[in-house]
Amino acid sequence: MIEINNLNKRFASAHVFENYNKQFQGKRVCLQAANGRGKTTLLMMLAGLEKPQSGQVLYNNQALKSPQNIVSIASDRIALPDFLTARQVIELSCKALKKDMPEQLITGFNFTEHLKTRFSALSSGNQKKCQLITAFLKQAPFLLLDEPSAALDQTSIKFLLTLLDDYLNDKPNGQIIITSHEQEVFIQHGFECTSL
Ligand SMILES: Nc1ncnc2c1ncn2[C@@H]1O[C@H](COP(=O)(O)OP(=O)(O)OP(=O)(O)O)[C@@H](O)[C@H]1O
Repeated sequence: MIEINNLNKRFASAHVFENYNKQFQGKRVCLQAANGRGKTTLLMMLAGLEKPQSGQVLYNNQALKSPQNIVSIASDRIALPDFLTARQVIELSCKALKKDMPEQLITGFNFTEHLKTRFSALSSGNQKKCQLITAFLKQAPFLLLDEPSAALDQTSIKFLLTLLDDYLNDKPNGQIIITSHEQEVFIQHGFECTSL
């Protein structure tokens, strides 16, 4: 479980989190808040990719210097090397994680025909699929997905839901946290909604 204590995060123009405390209790959590309240920023901090000014995050009661080792994230906020083809982007992750090309994920998301396309030239739905493929490839205990169904077609949403249904089967201490403005479908798949 992830627990956040006294978190402060300020950008030049906005104090997004001020002494923020939260415990994510459920195994599958859908984080809710209006646009611009800080959902993406929070996921980025939980993944160790953005730094708060102060505060503590505990992962199963442990503070970690490098949460990247146990957290996988998919978010539009993460800049991928968009001059590479989708295949090259996925291969980079495979190399870093010492994993084979995730053929099942690629097929499941109907992504094969887009592998040769430069990331920057992919449609937003296909960019989302590429992000999700690299996030699921890692199989980290903590999976953070920022608006995972946004821009996906119905077939791909169904595939995403089957992946989420099974994800924690071999991760007894794992947790999935997503943000979504379309919570209903995730609630049907066992997600508990919580406000930011
Ligand atoms: N790099 C940045 N520099 C300055 N301000 C930022 C930066 N990133 C985010 N913000 C600000 O932080 C606040 C929270 O943004 P964030 O994207 O986390 O919200 P959100 O809840 O995910 O929104 P949405 O539902 O629209 O995706 C916003 O006011 C945003 O403008």
